[in-house]
Formats: sequence, structure tokens, C-alpha cells
Amino acid sequence: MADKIKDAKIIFVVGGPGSGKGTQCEKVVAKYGYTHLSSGDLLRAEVASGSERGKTLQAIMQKGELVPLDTVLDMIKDAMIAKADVSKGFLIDGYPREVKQGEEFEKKIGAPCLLLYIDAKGETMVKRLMKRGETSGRADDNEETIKKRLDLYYKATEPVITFYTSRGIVRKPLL
Ligand SMILES: Nc1ncnc2c1ncn2[C@@H]1O[C@H](COP(=O)(O)OP(=O)(O)O)[C@@H](O)[C@H]1O
Ligand SMILES: Nc1ncnc2c1ncn2[C@H]1C[C@H](O)[C@@H](COP(=O)(O)OP(=O)(O)O)O1
Ligand SMILES: [Mg+2]
Repeated sequence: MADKIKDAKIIFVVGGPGSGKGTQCEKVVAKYGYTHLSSGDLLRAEVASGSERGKTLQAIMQKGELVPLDTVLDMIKDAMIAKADVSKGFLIDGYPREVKQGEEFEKKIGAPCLLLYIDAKGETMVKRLMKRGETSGRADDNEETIKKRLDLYYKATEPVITFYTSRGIVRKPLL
């Protein structure tokens, strides 16, 4: 099964919470026809299913913490395999959240050819998320959780940008 995605074109899309990852991915999909897979969307679908695993995930996400690496990586891998026959390439949005996630992805699936870094100022991200929270219904779009997500982004996810910059595959789209 995993053979199906062995040579897939992989683009990581990384940025802070509310930086506009999902918004930019939709534009890339419209222009290039790649398959958009958001780790957050996959996790929220599991929560919406009402499963026991979904309940555990919901509690973690509500606190603004990262769910276990194996859970999110398995979900992405399954979603990639399901689309392998029709996909021209994959936009992996919201992953890796920490360097270790990138390393495990490369071991189990393959290497990215590009990392799109969606950059935004902290205050912009907070403003956008508070606004999104008015209608998103997301349990994590509230002031307290937003602060934790932002702290975690700077601590755990920014090193991902540094890691892939040294490999020369980071591009920052001009928005
Ligand atoms: N370039 C932009 N300018 C203004 N608002 C934006 C921009 N990009 C995204 N937004 C808004 O900011 C919020 C977060 O965007 P989203 O794409 O959901 O980010 P992420 O997936 O990174 O959390 C959304 O409400 C979106 O409409
Ligand atoms: N790669 C990943 N590893 C661990 N947890 C993840 C993850 N991607 C998403 N999550 C969990 C924790 C996040 O705070 C939550 C929402 O993710 P998201 O939809 O990508 O949100 P954001 O608006 O912060 O970009 O889901
Ligand atoms: Mg998103």
C-alpha cells in the first residue's frame, strides 16, 4: 500500500496558527491542482466522528497542545494513500509541527521537495484567530488557547523552518 506514495511530490506548508496556511493552500489547489491535506482538518474529522480516539484528541487540541506524532502521521499517510491514484502532488498543511515530525515523515513516507513558509506577525495571527473564532466553532479559537498555540509555534515549529532552510527547500510566498 505504502508503495503507492513512494514517489509522490510532497510540499510541506508551515506557519503559525492563523497565518493563512489553509487560505494559501486553496489558492495553490486552484492553480496547480494539488491535493490539500490539513492535519488539523483530519484531526477535526476524527473528533466529529464521535469516536473514543476523537474524544482524546479533542481534549488535547482544546488545550492548544500537539497530538501524538504517530496518530497524526498515520492519518496523513492513510489520506495520501487514498488519493494516490488521482493526485499530482500533496500539500501537507500544518505538518511538521516539530523537527521530529519531519524526520519521521521522511522515514515512513518520503522527502519534501519544497516547504512553503507562511509568515505573519504574532499580533496579526492573534487578530485573525479571534475574528475566525466568531464563526469557526473551533474549540481552540479562544484567547487562552490562542496564546498557548502561539507559544508552542515559536518553541517547537519555528525550528522546523531553520531545519529545512539548511536544506535549501524553504520558500516564502509574497502575500
Ligand atoms: N492574507 C490574509 N489577509 C487577511 N486575512 C487572512 C489572510 N489569510 C487568511 N486570513 C484569515 O485569517 C484566518 C486564518 O486563516 P487560515 O487560512 O484558516 O489559517 P491557518 O490555516 O494557518 O490557521 C481566516 O479567518 C482567514 O480568512
Ligand atoms: N502535525 C500536528 N501534530 C500534532 N498536533 C497537530 C498537528 N496538526 C494539528 N494538530 C493539532 C494541534 C493544533 O493546535 C490543532 C489545530 O491544528 P490546525 O488546524 O493546523 O490549526 P492552526 O489554526 O493552528 O493552523 O490540531
Ligand atoms: Mg488551517
